[in-house]
Amino acid sequence: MSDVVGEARQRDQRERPDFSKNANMAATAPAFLSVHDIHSYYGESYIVQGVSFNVHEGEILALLGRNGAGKTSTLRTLARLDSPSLTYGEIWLDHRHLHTMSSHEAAVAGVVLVPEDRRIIPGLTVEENLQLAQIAEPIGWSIERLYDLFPRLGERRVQEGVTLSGGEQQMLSIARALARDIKVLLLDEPYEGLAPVIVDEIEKTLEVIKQQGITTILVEQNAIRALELADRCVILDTGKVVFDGSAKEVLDNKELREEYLAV
Ligand SMILES: Nc1ncnc2c1ncn2[C@@H]1O[C@H](COP(=O)(O)OP(=O)(O)OP(=O)(O)O)[C@@H](O)[C@H]1O
Repeated sequence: MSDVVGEARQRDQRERPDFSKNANMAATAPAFLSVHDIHSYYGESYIVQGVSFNVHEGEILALLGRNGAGKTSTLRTLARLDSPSLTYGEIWLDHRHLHTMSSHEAAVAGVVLVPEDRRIIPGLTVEENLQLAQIAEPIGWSIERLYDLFPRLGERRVQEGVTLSGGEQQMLSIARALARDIKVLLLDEPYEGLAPVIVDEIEKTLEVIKQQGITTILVEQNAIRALELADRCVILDTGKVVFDGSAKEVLDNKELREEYLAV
């Protein structure tokens, strides 16, 4: 396996595009979440091939790239899910080794993934979904505070979670994550299939979450909306970082956007 990693790293050095030069600088800066040279694979294929970036406390990082660039795989690696397997590299969360943790330990340490399919639990009301999330300690926001953040959920507290609209289910998924004491929120395509007005509401809540010092890594196909919200942006291409810099820089760089984001 180490030969495969070695070859992947050599390829990395040969093929790394110019836009990635900022990534090397970022890797040495002190940060809250520090991802260094991670390699993860499914079966025989390395999908995440030497990804490094840093995120600071309370920052919103847009993790962007074309279809199949490795965004979801990177989020899953950060959440310490078994698949893809992390074989090389380090992930530090506030001076702790995240790369040696299980997904359960990572969640207890405060790194929680809200997956694209939202995973609302059938047969449970909105409130029961939130109560269930609070069984897993350490407990985060109170349920009343979550209803303040998402008034639509408060109005539907006795409704079965799976009967909510797509946007409301997305809000419930985010609320469930906050019901735990989280430090890093990993969001996989939260705007998928939602009306712009609902995306507006979710963005407002992400601003409130940011003000509480929670770090968000946002994977999103709607690159422009993600960039308008984010402080910083990392762009992946074939499992490698090709840009690491400010979100504004990407909004201002049409050539970069067209090449790697097709917008
Ligand atoms: N469970 C799996 N087994 C094997 N290959 C996988 C698995 N999941 C993803 N892949 C492959 O890994 C590559 C990266 O997938 P990933 O979902 O991380 O990309 P992405 O950037 O999130 O793409 P998208 O924007 O389309 O969701 C793709 O080529 C995909 O086919």
